Amino acid sequence: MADKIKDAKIIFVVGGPGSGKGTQCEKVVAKYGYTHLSSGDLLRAEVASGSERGKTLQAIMQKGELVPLDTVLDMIKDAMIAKADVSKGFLIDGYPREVKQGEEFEKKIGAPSLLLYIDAKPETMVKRLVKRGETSGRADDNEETIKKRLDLYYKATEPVIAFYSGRGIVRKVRLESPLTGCSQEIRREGMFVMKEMS
Ligand SMILES: Nc1ncnc2c1ncn2[C@H]1C[C@H](O)[C@@H](COP(=O)(O)OP(=O)(O)O)O1
Ligand SMILES: [Mg+2]
Repeated sequence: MADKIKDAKIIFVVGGPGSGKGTQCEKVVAKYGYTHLSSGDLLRAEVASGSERGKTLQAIMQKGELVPLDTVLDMIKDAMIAKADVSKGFLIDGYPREVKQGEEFEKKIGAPSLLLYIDAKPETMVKRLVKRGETSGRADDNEETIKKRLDLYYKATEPVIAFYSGRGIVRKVRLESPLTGCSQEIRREGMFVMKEMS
């Protein structure tokens, strides 16, 4: 089973809460046909199923904390195996959240060829999340939890970017307003990234 994803092309997509990871992933999917797997979406699907495991997860996510590594890694691995036959490559969005998650992923699945770092100012992220909270129905899109998620991002996830920078596979994408105002420079950077993906 796991053999199916042994040589899969893997791109990690990392950025703060509300940085626009999902939006960027959709664009890449539309253009390159990669499979988008969001750790948060997989976890929320488990919560929605009403399972016991989902209840435990919900309590953790509501507080803006990280769920256990093994749980989220198993879910990603299963989802990858399920899509292996039809996938040209995987965009893993929201993982790794900490260096240890990256190390375990590489042991159990494989190494990423690229890490897309979606950069945004903290003010922008908070503003977007508060706005999203008006309609998202997500238990963690409220001001108190948003602050905790942001803190955790800077503490645990930013080191992930430094870790992979050392390998020269990090590409930074800065798009403060996701669908407009894309500067020349960013567009060039985008092209560069896309070339490496194809
Ligand atoms: N890789 C991971 N490890 C541990 N917990 C994770 C995780 N990915 C998601 N979670 C949990 C904790 C997050 O606060 C919550 C929501 O994740 P998310 O949807 O990726 O949020 P966002 O995209 O807004 O940053 O799910
Ligand atoms: Mg997301």
